[in-house]
Amino acid sequence: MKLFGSKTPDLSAQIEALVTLLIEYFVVEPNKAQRWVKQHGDELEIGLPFAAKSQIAIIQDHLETEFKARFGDLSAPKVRVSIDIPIMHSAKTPITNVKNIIAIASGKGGVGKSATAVNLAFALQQEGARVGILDADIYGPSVPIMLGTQDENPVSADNKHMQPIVSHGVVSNSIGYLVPAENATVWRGPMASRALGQLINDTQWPVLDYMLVDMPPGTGDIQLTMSQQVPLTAAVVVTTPQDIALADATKGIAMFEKVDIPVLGLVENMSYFQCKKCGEREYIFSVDGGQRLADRHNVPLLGSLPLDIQIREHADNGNSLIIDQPDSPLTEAYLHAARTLSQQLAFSLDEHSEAHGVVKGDPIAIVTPS
Ligand SMILES: Nc1ncnc2c1ncn2[C@@H]1O[C@H](COP(=O)(O)OP(=O)(O)OP(=O)(O)O)[C@@H](O)[C@H]1O
Repeated sequence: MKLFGSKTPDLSAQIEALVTLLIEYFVVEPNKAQRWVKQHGDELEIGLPFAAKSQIAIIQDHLETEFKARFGDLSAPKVRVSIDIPIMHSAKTPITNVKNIIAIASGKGGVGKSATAVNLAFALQQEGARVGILDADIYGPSVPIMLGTQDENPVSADNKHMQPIVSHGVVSNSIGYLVPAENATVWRGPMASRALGQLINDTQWPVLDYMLVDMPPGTGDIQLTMSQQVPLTAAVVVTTPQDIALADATKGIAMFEKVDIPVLGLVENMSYFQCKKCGEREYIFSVDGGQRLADRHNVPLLGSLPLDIQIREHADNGNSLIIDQPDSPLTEAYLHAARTLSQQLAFSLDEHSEAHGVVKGDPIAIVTPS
């Protein structure tokens, strides 16, 4: 095929040129980039396999400029960039309608795992993904409070299945919607496990690109069983930067490795406190601990979030920081972490070879309770 010097450009040459630009821009394997480009009439559509809505204009602009500069005589085609998230490989049978299931875990309690899960869910949604949250923290469910939905109960149209609770377009289910908090805290392992099974399988999940699973903190038997019970695609470990938390995060990484679940990376929470008056950053829990741990385990640091009263207030009051303050630097930090996480999933795993049949349609749209 002739790429340069053609007066009448053919579409396959344009596709090849476009794939070259994508490989360079995203530093991605050629066979992946090739899959992103599809032809629609005389238009080319790039379906990005990760959530990055805020970057579409920048990507489109870059591609057009580079295309003209490098392949000018191919006359740039009309290119449309959209988000098209595929189902990535997982060892277990996926949940109906849920393309990718990502555990948000921590070795240690209280590092901000749930707040991170909820904010990442909204950030992924703002970046163009359809997102759900499964609260697997059966003994201490905090997702309903953080979503401001603690007084809601899932309805059932057929007395068998639950419809998840919807909050600003993010769906969730949690034991916190079903039983009073004090009841679940005394459950033994098998009962907690059964409750988790019901939340996973008896919920009519709509079509979701990502389900984030707020895992119970720790790395004991219960956490190990639960990480095997949910058909996880991958995991993200949340840590704070001090040594004691890093040691537990290491155990978290080891737990997922033991059950063959790929760890996409780390999120460092409470990285620093920034003085509102002078702007100086104080590294209360030590500096760069997350980065050092990430380097040691050869996984990326997906994001760093400051210790900030707004994060605490929004989480505790059940307001989404991401929706409330779309232009704040805190929101940008979560959006950045969400894009990196999503990209890491798309780049580090292969697409599911038997994905056919996972997405059955949107039951929420079909089943309306009377
Ligand atoms: N970056 C942050 N800045 C300020 N407060 C935060 C931050 N992250 C989390 N918090 C607050 O810290 C408290 C604990 O957070 P969270 O419940 O998310 O932790 P967790 O790791 O999920 O806890 P658990 O181990 O109990 O499940 C909450 O009040 C939350 O609002």
